[in-house]
Amino acid sequence: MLTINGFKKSYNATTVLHIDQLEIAAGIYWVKGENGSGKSTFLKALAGAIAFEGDVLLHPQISLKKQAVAYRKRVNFAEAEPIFPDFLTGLELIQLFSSAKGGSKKQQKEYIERMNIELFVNDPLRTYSSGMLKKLSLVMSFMGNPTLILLDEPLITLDTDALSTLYSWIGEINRQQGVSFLLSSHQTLESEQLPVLKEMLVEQQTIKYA
Ligand SMILES: Nc1ncnc2c1ncn2[C@@H]1O[C@H](COP(=O)(O)OP(=O)(O)OP(=O)(O)O)[C@@H](O)[C@H]1O
Repeated sequence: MLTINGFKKSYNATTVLHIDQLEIAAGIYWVKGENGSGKSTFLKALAGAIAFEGDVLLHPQISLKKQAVAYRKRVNFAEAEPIFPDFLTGLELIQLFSSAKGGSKKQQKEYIERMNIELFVNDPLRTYSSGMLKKLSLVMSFMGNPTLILLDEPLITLDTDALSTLYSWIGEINRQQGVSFLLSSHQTLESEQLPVLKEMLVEQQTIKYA
């Protein structure tokens, strides 16, 4: 599903991650690692949100560097602690993302209802709690027709109902549409709810299969 070639990410001349070559087959992956090991850096780089050396290819041949728009249309990302313009409403932001990702009004409505955010989706983001922002960013990360969804710490601040909704979304679109996931989490991911969960470990400035 993804090929990583000659990947290197440094901050101020300090290398945080170095991956010569890595093939990631389609599936659902739990990206583990200690605080500061580089999980967010890895997900942000794969999302095309930060610069890095090397390239990433989404199969069959979509290069993050050379076909950035096509790549980003197929790779969705929800940050650990999203920061959005606080004067927009949740719905305005969902519509913006959905249109960039090629989503439909029907899809927006379905995800808004299932995550149970109708009550506040028309309010400005400055009034949102961290859990409300998390729900909104998760809804946005499912918009369009992605091949891969990157979720950085998706479980933090979610209430029990939202957690169970998120697990069913991941299972459903993986089974029905073959969408892959890379999930970073310090909390235990429920492997009964995600039966095909595989593990990757970020340590010593690189990534390996656990
Ligand atoms: N913008 C930045 N500028 C400088 N250093 C950074 C920056 N972002 C991250 N780092 C450094 O890169 C390393 C990896 O950080 P990263 O946030 O990717 O770790 P993480 O595994 O996601 O950590 P956590 O589990 O605590 O969220 C850390 O040493 C961090 O200090």
